Amino acid sequence: MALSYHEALRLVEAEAQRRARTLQLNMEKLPLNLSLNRVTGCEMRSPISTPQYDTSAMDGYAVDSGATRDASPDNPILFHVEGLVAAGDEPFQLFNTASQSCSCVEIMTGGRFPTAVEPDVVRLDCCVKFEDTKKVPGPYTGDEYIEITKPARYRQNRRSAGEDFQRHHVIMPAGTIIRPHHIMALASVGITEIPVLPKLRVGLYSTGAELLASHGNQPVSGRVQDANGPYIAATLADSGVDVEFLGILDDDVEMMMHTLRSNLEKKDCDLIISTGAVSTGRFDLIPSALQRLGAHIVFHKIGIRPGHPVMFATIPNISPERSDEIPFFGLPGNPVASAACLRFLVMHYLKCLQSQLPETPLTARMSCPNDAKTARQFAHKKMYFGQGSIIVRREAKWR
Ligand SMILES: Nc1nc2c(c(=O)[nH]1)N[C@H]1C(S)=C(S)[C@@H](COP(=O)(O)OP(=O)(O)OC[C@H]3O[C@@H](n4cnc5c(N)ncnc54)[C@H](O)[C@@H]3O)O[C@H]1N2
Ligand code: MOO
Repeated sequence: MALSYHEALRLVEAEAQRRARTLQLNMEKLPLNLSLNRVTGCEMRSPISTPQYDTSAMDGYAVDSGATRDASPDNPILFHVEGLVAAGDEPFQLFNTASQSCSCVEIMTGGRFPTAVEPDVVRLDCCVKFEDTKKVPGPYTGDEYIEITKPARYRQNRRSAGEDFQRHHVIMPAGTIIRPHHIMALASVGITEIPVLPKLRVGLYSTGAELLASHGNQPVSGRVQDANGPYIAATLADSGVDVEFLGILDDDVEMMMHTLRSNLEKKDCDLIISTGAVSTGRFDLIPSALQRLGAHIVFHKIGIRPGHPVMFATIPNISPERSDEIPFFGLPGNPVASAACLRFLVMHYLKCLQSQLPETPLTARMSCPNDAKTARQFAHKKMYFGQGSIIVRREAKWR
């Protein structure tokens, strides 16, 4: 009986874990602006709390919300403007004033909330935005007053210190692919350099004399456009991997061996992927070519659909520069089978290699009985919520 999907995953993980340590040892530090799409080599924690102080979320006036409790258009409450705070200003301290009206401070978005130094001075807990206030002339020239005609909520428009990140909080776990939103978070806490894992290099082949190279070829009768090469290259590049498309291998075992060997000598790849030529047909020559290169076949053919003929192997070191074996995934040629194997085997291997957390599976109910017998099925499904659980409906078979 064919190896189960779970057994295959365990073998893939074991191989990845063997290599993960070497990757960790070769970690490098990069400036933040060069770290996009790289993978964090260690956990990133915030060195500060941010915002560092309570700040205003609006342009307006810092007031005591309690003083506005009875405000209405018929009962406007008058506030004396004691000062102005802009973002980045030193702390503004409010002193007791002899004014008959309430005190407030004009405050800009991002400005630090004023503090009261004396215990009996009123605390300005919230911000009323400009649009909800009206400037009014005061009894003395040069003095500024505003009126408020609506009660303000306690702490409205006030961002608390540490609301974004608290000191020592984890911003990103080890093994995270650095995306633009991570760069914003790291920059906001003043991190300028980030330890990253070395970029993984993947060599990619398509196979089959029927294939047309993907760039600039017009359709030719009987020939097939290479769909797998561009798809796999794009998917891997999107997850931060350096992919080199090494060409289309012809249906000839000698040629395959020769091309694989010469590229293995020249290229320093962390992984080789091929698509096609792994099933049982006359021209499915990847298994023979690998065997003749002295590869160790970890598995070939597993209990999944699509993707059943997939192969995983390690090829002995050929380049004098390297001492280790090179892992090899032989994905099936059917485009959807190759995409499923990329998603559910190769990506799992790469995640494990880069110490990334595995995906958390969701448990869902099928809207109609599953026709899977012994093989795990990857099917095109639509997912929706109903009756307290996630329900999936099969949309189409892969093929
Ligand atoms: N007697 C058996 N026949 C087949 C079996 C089997 O167990 N016994 N398995 C089937 C399954 S499952 C799959 S999946 C396919 C995969 O076979 P191969 O990996 O050997 O793929 P090829 O024969 O080379 O190609 C299959 C199909 O896909 C097209 N192809 C290949 N590469 C590309 C590409 N880069 N871009 C677009 N299309 C591609 C190719 O032209 C063929 O049409 O085998 C079944 N057979
Ligand atoms: O792996 Mo295949 O034909 O089940 O797509």
